[in-house]
Order: sequence, then C-alpha cells, then structure tokens
Amino acid sequence: MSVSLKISNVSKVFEKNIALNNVSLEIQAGEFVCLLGPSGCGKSTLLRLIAGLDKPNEGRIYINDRDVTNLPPARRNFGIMFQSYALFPNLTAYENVAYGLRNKKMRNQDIEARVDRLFKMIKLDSAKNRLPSQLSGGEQQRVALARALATEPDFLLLDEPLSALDAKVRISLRKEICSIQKELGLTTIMVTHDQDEALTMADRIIVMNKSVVMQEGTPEEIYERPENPFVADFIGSINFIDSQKCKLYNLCEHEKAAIRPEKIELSRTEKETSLRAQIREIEFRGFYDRITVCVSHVVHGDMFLLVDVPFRMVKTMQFQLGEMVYVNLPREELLGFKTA
Ligand SMILES: Nc1ncnc2c1ncn2[C@@H]1O[C@H](COP(=O)(O)OP(=O)(O)OP(=O)(O)O)[C@@H](O)[C@H]1O
Repeated sequence: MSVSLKISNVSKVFEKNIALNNVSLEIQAGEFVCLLGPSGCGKSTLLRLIAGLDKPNEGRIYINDRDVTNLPPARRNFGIMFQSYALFPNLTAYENVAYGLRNKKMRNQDIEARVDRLFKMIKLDSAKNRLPSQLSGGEQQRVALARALATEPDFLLLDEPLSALDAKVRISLRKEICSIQKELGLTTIMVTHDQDEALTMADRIIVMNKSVVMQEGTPEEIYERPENPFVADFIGSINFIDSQKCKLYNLCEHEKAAIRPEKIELSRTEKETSLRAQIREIEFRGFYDRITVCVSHVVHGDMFLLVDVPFRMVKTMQFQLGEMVYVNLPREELLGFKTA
C-alpha cells in the first residue's frame, strides 16, 4: 500500500542553527518527489524527520492523515537508501536483501520467493551469491534498493542514492529506480543536489534554500516558470539582466529579467528587436556550443549573455570568435522578477 505524507509547519533547530524553518509540504500517494537544493539547505534533515530519526522542534508530520510526529522509525514502515551503499560486508547480496525479512521471522520459502523476485526486478539475478566487495558500485546500490524494498514499505526514502556513482551508471540507475517506483506505485522522496537528477526523475520537485521551500512544482513548471531568481539560477543556466539594461534595450518593465541561454537567438541577419553583439567565447559542449556574446554600450557598459546554439546550427553557421552578430531575446521567453 502506498501512503500520502504531510509535513505541517515543521521547524528544526540544532543548537543555534536553524535547519528547517516552518516547512509545509504535501506528498500524494504514489508520487515521486525530489527535495532539491544546495548543501546545507535542510534536505537531509527533512528526510530524517519524515523517517522519525529526528524530531521536529515545531510542527507535525502525518502519514495518511495520521499524526506520526512521535512515532518511532520502526513503526513508520519505510524503506531507506543512502549514498553510501551501507550493505553488510560479510553477507552475500542475497542475505543482505533477506536480512529484514529474517528479522521479521518470515518463513524461509516466502523469503526465497520474495528475494528472488526482487533480484529479477533489479536485474542482478546472477550476482546473488556475491559479497558486496565483489560487486560494482552500481550493483551494490541496486542491492541496497532491493533491500529497501524487501519489507514492502509504505514509502521509500532516498538520500542522494546515486551521487557516489559514475555518470553512466548513474543515468541507467535513474531509469531503473523510476521504473521500479512506477511499477510499485510507491510514494518516494529523494534528496538530491543534482538538478538533472531531479528534472529527469521527479513527478514534483521541491526546491529548498536556507531552511525554507523556495518553490514546488513539476519539472517543467520549475524550469519554465521559476518564481524567484534563486530557483531560476539553481535549475539550469540563466542570464540575468538588470533593470537599467532592461529599460535601455526595451526588454521589459521588471526590476530584473532573466532568459535561458537556449532561448536566445543568434544570427547574422537583423530583426526589429535584435541587438548587435560580439562573440567573445565559444565553448564546445557536445550537442551544443555555449557562446558568450557581449552587447556594448558607450555609456552604460557591457552586457554579457550566454547563448546555447544547437549542434546542427553550429555546423551550418560556423560562428567565429570576435565576429559581430545579432542576438534576439524573444520577449515571450523573458522571465521577470522583482528584486528582494
Ligand atoms: N546533528 C546536527 N547538529 C548540528 N547541526 C546540524 C545537524 N544536522 C544538520 N545540521 C545543520 O543543519 C543544516 C541543514 O543540514 P542538512 O544536512 O539537512 O542539509 P542538506 O541540505 O541535506 O545538505 P547536504 O546536501 O550537504 O547533505 C546545516 O546547516 C547543518 O550544518
């Protein structure tokens, strides 16, 4: 069974350090939510409170509308997976997964059936009898996932589960975790500071900074409509344009505008709204080039913009360093913010 979770006005203080400041969240049954934010913003603390490994100073935590704020971790029925694989080194992969079930005094044949099913799910059937030291990092993390799922938890907590793995393994495990989560319909909360991970895996992202929630929404909402400069800057790349330049170039009425590098158009032909700019830097990024252009003004100085040009256009246009070009900032792609 999958459960809903509710965090209501939760604060946590460590001595004089405020780790969480009046945080409220609702997570639906079966939802995959990512807590995303820079180091020290309070993500892991929130996860620990949900698990019951720590208690909030203020606020309540509910599982399926039942107040569990004072319930010990063992009675909250969650599975958890950490960054460090944390497998028992002296037990085989199989016994690591079976461990929680043996503790529950489940019958041997039932344990066998369930553990076999889990090894099929993580596609590691052939490595069941190996010790953790005989498994790669990615394989160990898959065993850790199977172990977290073995007791059929009501929800799954993942604390940076992929950050110790190399890039390729990380990407394939992202997909595996997502498909297993969807297959089981299991409410899942994952802590990460990796924006790509959150954007590709989550149904909903909760962006945190300095102990508070800055914005929550689907990956598309967070990326396309960030509500404040912090979120705009933390997720993806972005150019900020100050109010003086906004007015000077007739861009928008806001105090601060922002535009993502891939939304800016670079060309050799002038448009009514385009600005003259010089190419100052070309950085090869594989499937696109990141080009830095400079729009100069004799009185108001330089405005540097990052522009992402897709690979095919790079090939046909052959932009050169130092070349004068036109940049167009489509008005509908400009995000406007009030400065604090
Ligand atoms: N047991 C503790 N004692 C004192 N301060 C703590 C404790 N745990 C966390 N903190 C502080 O609370 C704040 C939030 O920490 P937390 O671990 O939740 O951040 P985080 O977002 O998970 O960071 P990271 O991505 O680096 O793990 C930090 O300032 C941290 O130093």
